[in-house]
Amino acid sequence: MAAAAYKMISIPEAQDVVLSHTRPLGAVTVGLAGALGRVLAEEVRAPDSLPPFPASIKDGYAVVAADGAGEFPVVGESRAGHLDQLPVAPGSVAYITTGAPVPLGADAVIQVEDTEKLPDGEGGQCRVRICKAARAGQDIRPVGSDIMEGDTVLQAGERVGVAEVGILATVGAVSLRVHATPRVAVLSTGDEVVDPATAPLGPGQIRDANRAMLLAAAAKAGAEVADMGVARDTVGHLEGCLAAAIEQRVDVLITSGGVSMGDRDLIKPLLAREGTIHFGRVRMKPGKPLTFATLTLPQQGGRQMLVFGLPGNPVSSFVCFHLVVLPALRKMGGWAAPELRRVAARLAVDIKLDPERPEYHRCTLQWGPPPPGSAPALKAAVAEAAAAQVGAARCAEDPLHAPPAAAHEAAAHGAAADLGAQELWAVSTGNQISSRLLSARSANAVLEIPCAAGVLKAGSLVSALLIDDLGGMPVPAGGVPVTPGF
Ligand SMILES: Nc1nc2c(c(=O)[nH]1)N[C@H]1C(S)=C(S)[C@@H](COP(=O)(O)OP(=O)(O)OC[C@H]3O[C@@H](n4cnc5c(N)ncnc54)[C@H](O)[C@@H]3O)O[C@H]1N2
Ligand code: MOO
Repeated sequence: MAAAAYKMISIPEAQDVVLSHTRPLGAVTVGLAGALGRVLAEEVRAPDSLPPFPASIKDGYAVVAADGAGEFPVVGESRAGHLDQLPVAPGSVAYITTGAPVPLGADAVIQVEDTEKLPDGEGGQCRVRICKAARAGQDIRPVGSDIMEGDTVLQAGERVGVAEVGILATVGAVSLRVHATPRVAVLSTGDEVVDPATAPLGPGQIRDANRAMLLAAAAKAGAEVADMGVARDTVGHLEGCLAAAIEQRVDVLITSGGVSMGDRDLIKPLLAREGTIHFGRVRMKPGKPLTFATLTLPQQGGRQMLVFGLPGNPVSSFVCFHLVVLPALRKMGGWAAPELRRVAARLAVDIKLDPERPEYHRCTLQWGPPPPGSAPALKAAVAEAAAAQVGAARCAEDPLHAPPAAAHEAAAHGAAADLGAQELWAVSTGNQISSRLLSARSANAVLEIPCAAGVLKAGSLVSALLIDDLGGMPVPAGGVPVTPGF
């Protein structure tokens, strides 16, 4: 089929098609040190309770609550890691440290700050004054108060993060069943494409940006990666590269380049011969010629391999990877909800719309007051809105200090009405041409910009798909906590 003959589908359709052909991989066993980032294939239960014994919350004295305040002999001590056999009888106390088992007989702990050491009594007997009466159970963690024996502490399908590693260690789960990670091969194509180490460049040559970038993206997604090099624009060489990827038994092959309309764009015909192309054109900017195929491999027991033919323009490859390949890798790795996450953000500047394709505009999301370089009218609108909010808060606290009427008016109509003093702002990465990889630099999201004529104004609320975590976003000048009273 000629490339143009592929029906142009929407990006949500393309994502659905890909996920419908993607299956979670089977379970493998890993040790605790290999668990981070993996998805559990079985639930994890606690074999014992935490604390396993009634434990002290404070450094102080284990007491019998009914004894109340007074002077007492210190008959023993219980230190973390050492179980004292001595019971505490009424009329006596035991020294205790944080986390130590509360001795038999004691039913409360008095923190050391509420006691006073007394001179030793007869025979060198330690003595202490308990200055405050205790309530039974005071400053004691009962058995199982954090985790009860038999509790399910993690469910199948949960992703193991840093806290989960700690939880697994807590319950002694040192060997775990998790979903296997996908094996992903990356192949660049194009006679002009040369190794990044090439210098100086020969006539017509460009350095291969896509292979290193896509290997990094797949590795960041937790995949095991295989570098397949660069294929020349010949049917024979491309067939050889495809065969090599199959030989390596990868789950996914990602190619870049050679999917458009040129007479040397050979990827689509190759995939049509070797497997089934599910789509070959998507209504998106960038990434229109994005291609997805599945290959059924009788020589490998009939297993299926997914092939993503990404467009050669580096930004197109970058965007297509995140929108379509990443959710598939996540699903293979066991994610129950593999889609990119969406948040709402305000445009810091006007964005020109594309009348032919919806655009995935790269941006850096950042929280705070309007960022430097944002449209000047926005700053005024935000200041007005903030003044109105402060006024309204004062008014609620104290009706005598009503907000100025002007600020009320500004907040009641116009753009200022729904703006906060601090917002999640979408800062464009500049010229969005699909050859300019600098438009992906520091991008933590892509904005969903509708296909239409004209301009989307600064201050508009837009949806943004997260392609990176927000923990590394720029630190705003003048950003302060927004929790009242914090
Ligand atoms: N007649 C038409 N031409 C084009 C159309 C179209 O609809 N009709 N679509 C355009 C769009 S949109 C895109 S995107 C590109 C995609 O083309 P290909 O996937 O065939 O990619 P190439 O032609 O091989 O390369 C495009 C561009 O990217 C550079 N490139 C390729 N590989 C790499 C790499 N590994 N590292 C860095 N740069 C790479 C290559 O040199 C080209 O400049 O097609 C349009 N054409
Ligand atoms: O869709 Mo292409 O990816 O615009 O450059």
